[in-house]
Amino acid sequence: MGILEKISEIEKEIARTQKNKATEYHLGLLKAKLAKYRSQLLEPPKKSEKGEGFDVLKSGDARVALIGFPSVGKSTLLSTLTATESEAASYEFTTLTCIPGVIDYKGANIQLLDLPGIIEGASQGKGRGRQVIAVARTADLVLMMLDATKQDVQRGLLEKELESVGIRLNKKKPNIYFKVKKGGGLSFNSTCPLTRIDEKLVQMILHEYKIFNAEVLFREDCNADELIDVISANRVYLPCLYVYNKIDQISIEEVDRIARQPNSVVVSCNMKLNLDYLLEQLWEYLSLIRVYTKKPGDPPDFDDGLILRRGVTVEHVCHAIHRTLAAAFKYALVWGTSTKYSPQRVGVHHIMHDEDVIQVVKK
Ligand SMILES: Nc1nc2c(ncn2[C@@H]2O[C@H](COP(=O)(O)OP(=O)(O)OP(=O)(O)O)[C@@H](O)[C@H]2O)c(=O)[nH]1
Ligand SMILES: [K+]
Ligand SMILES: [Mg+2]
Repeated sequence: MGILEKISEIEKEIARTQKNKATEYHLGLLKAKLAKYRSQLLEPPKKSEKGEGFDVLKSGDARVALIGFPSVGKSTLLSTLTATESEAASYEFTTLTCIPGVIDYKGANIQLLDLPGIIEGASQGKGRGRQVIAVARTADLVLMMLDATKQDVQRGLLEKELESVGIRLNKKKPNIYFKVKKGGGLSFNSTCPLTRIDEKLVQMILHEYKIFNAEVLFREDCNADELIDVISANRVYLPCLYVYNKIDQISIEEVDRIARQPNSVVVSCNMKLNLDYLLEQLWEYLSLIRVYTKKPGDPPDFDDGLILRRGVTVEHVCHAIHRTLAAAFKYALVWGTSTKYSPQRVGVHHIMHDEDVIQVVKK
């Protein structure tokens, strides 16, 4: 039996047991066992129970991971935005596994993952930190939940934990071409002036990695850290939205100040404040767009939009409609903000916008 099952057995037994003088010790013992198992769960994982409760299948149009200190309100948010109930309580580490829910927004299914709270040292295996971070790496967006009533040091600490395991938040992948070669030494070039690194430093960094033959081309003014990220190759670049919860507990001036910070949304899960705006921002940060199809002579099908990513072309849309459509494509008519005229005749490389309407004309 795994620890989680043992915990749930004990919880059930506690619920079954009548509370009176005669059962006092029995209940006390059960609670002590429960506490022991809970603390075991918070120890670094042994090989046998590595991902227990964390292997949740990816599903839907996008995946969002809820990362935050204990008791900031992650489970409350999941239970509020999705049909899934995740236990919320005033004590820390209420949530011990990964609990998936689905947000149904503008016809998209967004998978929201509730996770155990993480603390300083998580990346070194404190608590269930390592498993939590492993899940975060698989997400399309990190929702970093913070307690608006607490000092903002939490945010920096969490960022540091994620940074230390190669997760880069709200950063673009450095535009450096890098390729290890069999011979020929270092070929170093740049397409712009470099003010933060030079050939010598690049060479020293590469030697540190025992790389002596490589092609390096800087396409922007990057620094050493960014080069190291490129060499390491296991970095993930994720958008991050900072969600400050419990604004029902702070002054309006303070709410206003926090709301003006970049990449930040203020909410109260308990009072259901500003959750609509949070969903709007989720949509934005996930780069989701919705495109409607239209048949000749019919009105657009506004009930059943295609959920796609920003930057998709007409060709992508064709593939999303039917896998053979792109081959039969002659041209398309598009209505919406992506065109100058409505409708406009476009080719396969035309880039679609959110809420565009498209009619494909076949050969
Ligand atoms: N005042 C206030 N309290 C809230 C709000 N949202 C959640 N809480 C309370 O905060 C406490 C913790 O909530 P949880 O949802 O269990 O927090 P969590 O982040 O999932 O906690 P762990 O699973 O232990 O990491 C509960 O007592 C909630 O009722 C809010 O908007 N305002
Ligand atoms: K809690
Ligand atoms: Mg929780």
